[in-house]
Amino acid sequence: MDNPITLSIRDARAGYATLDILNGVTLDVPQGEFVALMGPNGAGKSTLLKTVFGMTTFKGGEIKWQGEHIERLATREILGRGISYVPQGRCNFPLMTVQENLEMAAYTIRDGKVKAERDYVLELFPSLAKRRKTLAGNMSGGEQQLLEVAMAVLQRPKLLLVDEPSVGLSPAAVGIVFDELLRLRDTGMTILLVEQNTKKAMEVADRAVILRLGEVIWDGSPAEITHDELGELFLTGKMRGERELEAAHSNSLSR
Ligand SMILES: Nc1ncnc2c1ncn2[C@@H]1O[C@H](COP(=O)(O)OP(=O)(O)OP(=O)(O)O)[C@@H](O)[C@H]1O
Repeated sequence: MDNPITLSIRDARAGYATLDILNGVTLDVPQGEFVALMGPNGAGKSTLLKTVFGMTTFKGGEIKWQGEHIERLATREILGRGISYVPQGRCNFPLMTVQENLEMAAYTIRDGKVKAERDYVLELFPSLAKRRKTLAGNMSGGEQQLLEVAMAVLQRPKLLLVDEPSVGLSPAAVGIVFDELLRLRDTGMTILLVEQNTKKAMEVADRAVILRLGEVIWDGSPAEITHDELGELFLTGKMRGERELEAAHSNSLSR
């Protein structure tokens, strides 16, 4: 049986103050699915993650999480319902150790449980446990990215929003970070990932969703689309066959 829909976005419109970026996004995400959001620069991918996490100006439509409307909730309330977010770019405390960073990430958790939750995450990420006393800023980009994922996972989310984890990482580090994301998916976590590294995203994701100009223009299994077709879709918003049909149609009209 298919997994139930856990995140349901209907005709979502959102942006920044008076600026409209999402122009009616509709997307259903079943529980436990690993979805890669892709598309050209400025398509609104990061804005979609931020909108789910309550960080943009919501302008219309609806977002339901486990059946409950969350589109007008504050970020801390969304976090409290089991959604966690790893922003794009470095977002740790570079002059603090790995374990101190994890304790900072536990700021919403009551004092008595901070150490237990920190240790739970260190157990989940043994490579970080080995470096628990290292200053975050002294670690490699890949290790820092893993730390940032771990900081979000400390909230024990059911849905993890991850924005461009591969930026600036070596291919080997990208592989490690994505393996960890797959491992989290295998524990039942739902993952919504924004990724420019389309090759890698297509390798790991269960489903690819392509955004362009604030709208979903393609939604399907990565196996249904080649890398070349994906690039064309990014640029033109249309699949090769559709463009050829359109060209044939306009040629026949001009004859
Ligand atoms: N805080 C903000 N205030 C105003 N405009 C913003 C803000 N953040 C993003 N934008 C604008 O929103 C549009 C969409 O940006 P977004 O980051 O969602 O795109 P993206 O698809 O993730 O692109 P990229 O792959 O380049 O990160 C861009 O035109 C961007 O300049």
